[in-house]
Amino acid sequence: MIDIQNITKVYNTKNGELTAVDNVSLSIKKGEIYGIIGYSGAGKSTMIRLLNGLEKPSTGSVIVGGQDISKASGAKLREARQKISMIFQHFNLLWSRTVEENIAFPLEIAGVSKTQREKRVEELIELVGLKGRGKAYPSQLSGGQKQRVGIARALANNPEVLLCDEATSALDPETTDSILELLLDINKKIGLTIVLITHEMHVIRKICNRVAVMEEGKVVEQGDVLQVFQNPQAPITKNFVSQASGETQEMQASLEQILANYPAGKIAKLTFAEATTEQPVISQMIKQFDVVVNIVHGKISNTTGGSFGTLFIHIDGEQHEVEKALNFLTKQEIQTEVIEHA
Ligand SMILES: Nc1ncnc2c1ncn2[C@@H]1O[C@H](COP(=O)(O)OP(=O)(O)OP(=O)(O)O)[C@@H](O)[C@H]1O
Repeated sequence: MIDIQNITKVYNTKNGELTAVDNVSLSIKKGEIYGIIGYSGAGKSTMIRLLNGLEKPSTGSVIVGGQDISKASGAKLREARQKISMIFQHFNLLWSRTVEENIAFPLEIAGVSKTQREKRVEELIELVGLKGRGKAYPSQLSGGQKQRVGIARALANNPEVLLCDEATSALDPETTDSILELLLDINKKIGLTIVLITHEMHVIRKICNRVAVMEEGKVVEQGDVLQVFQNPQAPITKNFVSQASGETQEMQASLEQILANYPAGKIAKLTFAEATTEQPVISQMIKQFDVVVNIVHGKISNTTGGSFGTLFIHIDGEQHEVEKALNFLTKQEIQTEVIEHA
């Protein structure tokens, strides 16, 4: 559906040239939810502007539904951009128009008749769960409801691709989840391709099928979300994954406590794939090897591609027994990483 081939975007600034996007290639399939994650300044917004044709790449091409957006201009660009729609962090609604009138706006521009518009607006209000709120003004809506209007408006002209620019960053965690569920639901119902940019790994875990991690304009890692969560490679991806698993603060406290109580042994991080989360591997390990095990922190997380578990354990015993025990885990297809020697 979307083919990004070797795009680079260089801006001329007063301090010289700045490469915002650096030789990025991505292929996004029809009907998938693709996430691009990175910290501030990584180049995500530039990527999204390149995708909707608002910016031209310095080199490379952006092909959406067979049309090269990066080379098109005038009527051809307008035609190509009709396939693409967008939602924003701050919703960008028209404050003097009601919910219905906001949603009808792109239909008016496209010259759709009044009767057709009314019918379509009603369908969209139903789809995004805003029944009964059609006559309200944006100022009378909650943040989540405003984003629902944004989504309905974005879908009015039946786009093939929806770009989401930090669409949940202004929302509280519960509302974020309800908007993500709505996007997932729409993706399933109408097979819409969704590309989202975010700085929150939670958003990626909840709804994306695949993810690209950006740092300093480059894609440093990409792949299936489950695979990236289970086995992150780049240091920045490891940071994002541990944030999303809530490891950092909760775990540090338990870790310090264990280290104070048991000054010997090792702390290991175990990552279980879906198939192994239900097997009693830890009790098997304790039975087979002369080791003592304490659970430090554990969690099972779900992604659209399946679930995985992470477990931090403190393991103590004779060095060769500990090594044999950790080897045993590896043989059960559990990724085992010693993170701290007590
Ligand atoms: N129009 C522009 N002119 C000059 N430099 C720009 C322009 N747009 C972006 N940049 C620079 O390109 C780099 C990437 O910015 P970009 O906004 O794409 O990152 P981002 O990951 O979206 O970050 P944020 O979430 O803070 O917007 C930054 O160093 C930024 O200052």
